[in-house]
Amino acid sequence: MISQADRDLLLSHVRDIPDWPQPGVTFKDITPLLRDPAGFATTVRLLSEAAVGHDVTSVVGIEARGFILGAPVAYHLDAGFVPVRKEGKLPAETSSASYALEYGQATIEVHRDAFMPGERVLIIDDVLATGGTVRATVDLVRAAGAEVVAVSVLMELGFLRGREKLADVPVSALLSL
Ligand SMILES: O=P(O)(O)OC[C@H]1O[C@H](OP(=O)(O)OP(=O)(O)O)[C@H](O)[C@@H]1O
Ligand SMILES: Nc1ncnc2[nH]cnc12
Repeated sequence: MISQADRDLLLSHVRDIPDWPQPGVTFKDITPLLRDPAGFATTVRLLSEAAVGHDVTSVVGIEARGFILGAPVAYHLDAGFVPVRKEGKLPAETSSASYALEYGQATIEVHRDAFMPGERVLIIDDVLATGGTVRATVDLVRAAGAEVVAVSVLMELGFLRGREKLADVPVSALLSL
């Protein structure tokens, strides 16, 4: 459970950029949060709490902002880190999935041999918007033979109803906007 003080700390370091990357989208910029030592440390600690009781073996971070948050969460949990990347970036054999974003279309990939049988995965990202990215990631991780035990994001844009695409997995958001 996030305290009011922690919520205020995080919120005070997320800024709105209107009409970016296209008109009508208000972009939630987390770079002020990342550059603040207390804000960054608190974010990593709170995102990691979603793993409690789940015996997580791997943390998946989604390119690019999910890497910045997911790698320190993995370190914090003493778990491995698995990158889910935009298409064409991973060198070995991959599985891929395509989806729509608030501002476009994307394809993500994971290495087919990224997980050992029985691995228990925590998925980390910064923003849950329409839910397409996390939905595709859950499907890729499962197809690779691992179990998704939780999804933990910094913020959820509730008006885009991403959670409705994720009824089959526990999702926690530090901030609901
Ligand atoms: O819930 P959704 O509608 O799928 O949107 C959420 C995704 O959008 C952003 O990623 P983006 O593809 O912009 O990549 P970036 O992290 O490289 O900026 C964000 O970091 C999430 O991964
Ligand atoms: N409005 C938004 N701000 C930041 N990241 C996003 N990803 C999808 N929608 C976003």
